[in-house]
Amino acid sequence: MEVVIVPDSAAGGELIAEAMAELLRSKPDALLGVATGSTPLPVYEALSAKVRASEVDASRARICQLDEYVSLPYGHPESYRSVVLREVVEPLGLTDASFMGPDGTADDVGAACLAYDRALAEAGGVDLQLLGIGTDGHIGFNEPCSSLASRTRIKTLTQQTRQDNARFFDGLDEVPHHVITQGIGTILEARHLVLLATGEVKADAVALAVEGPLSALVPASALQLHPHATVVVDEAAAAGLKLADYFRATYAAKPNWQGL
Ligand SMILES: N[C@@H]1[C@@H](O)[C@H](O)[C@@H](COP(=O)(O)O)O[C@@H]1O
Repeated sequence: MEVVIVPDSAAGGELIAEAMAELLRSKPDALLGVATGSTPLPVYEALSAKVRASEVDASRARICQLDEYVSLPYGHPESYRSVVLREVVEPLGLTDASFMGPDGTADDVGAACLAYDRALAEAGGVDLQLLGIGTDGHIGFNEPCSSLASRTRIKTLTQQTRQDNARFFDGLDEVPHHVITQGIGTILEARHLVLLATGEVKADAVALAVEGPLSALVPASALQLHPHATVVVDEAAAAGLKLADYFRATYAAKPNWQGL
């Protein structure tokens, strides 16, 4: 695992957007896995800016979703399908033909989960999966004690996650209890995992994920199992890292050709 400490969220966004652009330059139809929440927005803004400036051609990029609420009506503005279309797909100049996600409105949610896991594999697998981290250490919507081998499936949100996400809805009661999420085993199949965490509210979760034991109690610690995992944190989110100086020195000495 590589840990990169950046001054602020804009720098993190630029760094990851450039890694995505570099990937698209060598593989124009790369499958980019994207996350929702506030944290990744600087990544999407920086990548869209690169497309507008013709620094990268994203016209053949494919975008896939990490997770989804169950039971929100189709087209609900806070369904993750709507969020990803609004924040990623449209700003990149793509249409929903370039987009794939699980069906949170399906009558048979179990079948929708299996279908999405299969669709990801049939699409050739995710090339780069961007992740955020929940304050309880979740990735996607894999809440604490999710199996480290889990596949895409239905999960029940913790009260903490529902409270954290209530700001996107008209109050806590509106936040669904159930979600579909790529499993931890599914996420680990992506070729490159990039987790972005910013702000002091994420410092404890980041420290446990990066330096704590591998544990289902901290789902993000599963990144320790991945051969190419990059954790990008701002100074505030890095505050709990014992090895922060080592991470800084390592990144400062990194050859340019290596990329993220
Ligand atoms: N399912 C999403 C996660 O993928 C995201 O990482 C998390 C953190 O969101 P934020 O970046 O807004 O803190 O929120 C939700 O729970």
